[in-house]
Amino acid sequence: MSNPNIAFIGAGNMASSIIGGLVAKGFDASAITASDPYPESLANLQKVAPVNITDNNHQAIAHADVVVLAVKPQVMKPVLEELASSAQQHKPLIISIAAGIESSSLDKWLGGAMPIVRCMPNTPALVQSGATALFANSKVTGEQKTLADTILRAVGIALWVDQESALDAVTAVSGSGPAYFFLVMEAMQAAGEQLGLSADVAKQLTLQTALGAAQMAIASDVETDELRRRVTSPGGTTAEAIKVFEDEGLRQTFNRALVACRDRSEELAKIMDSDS
Ligand SMILES: NC(=O)C1=CN([C@@H]2O[C@H](COP(=O)(O)OP(=O)(O)OC[C@H]3O[C@@H](n4cnc5c(N)ncnc54)[C@H](OP(=O)(O)O)[C@@H]3O)[C@@H](O)[C@H]2O)C=CC1
Ligand SMILES: O=C(O)[C@@H]1CCC=N1
Repeated sequence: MSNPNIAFIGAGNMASSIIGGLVAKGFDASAITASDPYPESLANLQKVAPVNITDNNHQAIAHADVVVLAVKPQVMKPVLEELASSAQQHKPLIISIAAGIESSSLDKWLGGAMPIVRCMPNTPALVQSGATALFANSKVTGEQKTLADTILRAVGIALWVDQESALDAVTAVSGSGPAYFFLVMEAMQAAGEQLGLSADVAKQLTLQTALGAAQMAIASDVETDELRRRVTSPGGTTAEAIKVFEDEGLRQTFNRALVACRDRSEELAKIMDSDS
């Protein structure tokens, strides 16, 4: 499908990130419609890209080849039950980006037998540096799979998983992952300021270092532990910092944090399912 009509239900942070990335990549903004009950969200989205906007979800999906579900998990059920009649009329490809909610629940709320791709993107989609993992249910055709792949690949890398349950772990690594790196950046900037750097200098050095490390890790043919060793001169400065991180249990902290995140994703699925 060369020029698909894409409808976004929910015009919040993630919809803005994906739409911003798509349009920057050359997708036609006039083929994108976003629906949200709140005028402020729609106005903010239009600052990102001149897409069609509406407060009517039925109108948004009427001519859509693809419907991206970008509302919070907690409101997904009523939103889909209300949309089911329209969705059943032409059965567009449904792409859900919601954390936790299983494709079987989405299908049930939409009236059944819908082609559904469930995926987990992340906010760097806004700058075409997103990371998305996708899972397709049995109703998704090869052409629809390619379409979903094309949409998410326009805003970063896209990887398919065979087991839907893997998306809970994906959420823990990459869906929520940008927040972990932002937290590290916040902490490094603050520590740099504590050491006497100006806020501006601490920020610029922190962000460029994060970018450089990520680009180097992506470009390199050696693993990150080896790249770390190459920074860490024996008896030098880095070793002192790494020792503090290791002694204070940074790895265990990351393990606990990602398990908590994965568990919450699983829990959301159960809450939503028991609700249905
Ligand atoms: N933020 C992230 O980094 C990521 C989020 N996700 C998933 O993306 C989804 C959206 O998250 P995010 O963008 O952060 O959330 P937001 O709250 O920013 O966006 C959701 C939008 O949907 C709107 N909305 C509420 N009710 C309806 C309705 N009935 N019809 C249409 N729109 C409605 C909300 O309005 P209002 O706010 O006024 O209620 C809001 O503008 C979630 O399911 C989340 O799990 C996935 C990956 C990463
Ligand atoms: O925090 C959340 O629930 C969403 C899902 C992944 C990132 N943000």
